[in-house]
Amino acid sequence: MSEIETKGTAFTHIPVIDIAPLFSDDEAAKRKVAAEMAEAASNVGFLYVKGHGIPAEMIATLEARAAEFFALPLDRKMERYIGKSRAHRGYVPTGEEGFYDGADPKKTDKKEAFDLSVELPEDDPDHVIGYRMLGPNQWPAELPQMSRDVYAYYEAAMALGHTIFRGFALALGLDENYFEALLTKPPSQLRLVHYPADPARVADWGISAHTDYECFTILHVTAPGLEVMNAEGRWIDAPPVKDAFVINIGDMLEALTNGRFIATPHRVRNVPDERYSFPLFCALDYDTVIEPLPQFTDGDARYPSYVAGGHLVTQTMRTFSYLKKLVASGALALPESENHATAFGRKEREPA
Ligand SMILES: O=C(O)CCC(=O)C(=O)O
Ligand SMILES: [Fe+2]
Repeated sequence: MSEIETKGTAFTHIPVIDIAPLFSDDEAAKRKVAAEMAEAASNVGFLYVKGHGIPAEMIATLEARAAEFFALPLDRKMERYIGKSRAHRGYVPTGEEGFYDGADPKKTDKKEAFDLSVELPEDDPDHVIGYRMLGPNQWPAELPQMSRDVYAYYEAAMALGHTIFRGFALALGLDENYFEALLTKPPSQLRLVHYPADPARVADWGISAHTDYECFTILHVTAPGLEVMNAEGRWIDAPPVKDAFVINIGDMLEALTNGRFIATPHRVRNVPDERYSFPLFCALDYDTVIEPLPQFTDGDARYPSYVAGGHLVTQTMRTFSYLKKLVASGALALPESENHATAFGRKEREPA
């Protein structure tokens, strides 16, 4: 998650956009929605989307499955500890993730999580060559309904992600299907996040200020607490809106658009009540080179180029203690990322 900067405009609210036309063949209606998305992505970096087609029951079931999992005793959850996975999947206990050493409970984000992504077998070639983030999930065997229902949500939300990618492509004046070729096996992660009740408010934050790494995030939250920074550096509330997802722009889309779309810093207040959130971080394929597209640079590319998957791994290695330990012990080298940019570059990358 990148350094905190203020960008965009001094917005005071986050727009709500009905994206139902994106599922239709009505080109004029699609372009109207895309124009609204462009304005929100450029000025706010956050929007709510309605008309997304994911049934409320599916979301209620997702919440129920997360609650069942987090209610397990800690030792059972730790059987699926993320540090046991070579694909960064599984249970993330409180204190595992952060920019600090985790020793000060006030500075430790008050959250636990369960991370999953596209289900791949052990012999998937990308897993075998060591692409962290691609591989099998670590589902708890004692909750078979969890893998079934949470993965059904993952697939539905990923399908929505394709539609939103189409909307953003139109919003940018690109071919509607521009991103499709870069979405064959993206390391897009779904997190089930649980902020336990903290009536004494021991922790300062649920999640401290950050931007998301990927193109955009599709987020469902169960309670207020999310705050979004505007260009004056003021924090604006982003409470749940009925039947809407929060969508926020991440670092990759900001870089690809040379800053036309903005990845807005956000954080979660430590609210005393229990809270759940479900971000799906929508990335592009692991080996995609992320760099400003020529049509947005005017000869002035303001972001360096990097490889999507390697960058995700590098950022993750800076924040997860199991990975920091592997790096410190010499068992894991800092990726596979930047120096492979040329080898894995996709077609649209201009030769140097
Ligand atoms: O819990 C929320 O509302 C937001 C979570 C978030 O920003 C994240 O996981 O990146
Ligand atoms: Fe976030």
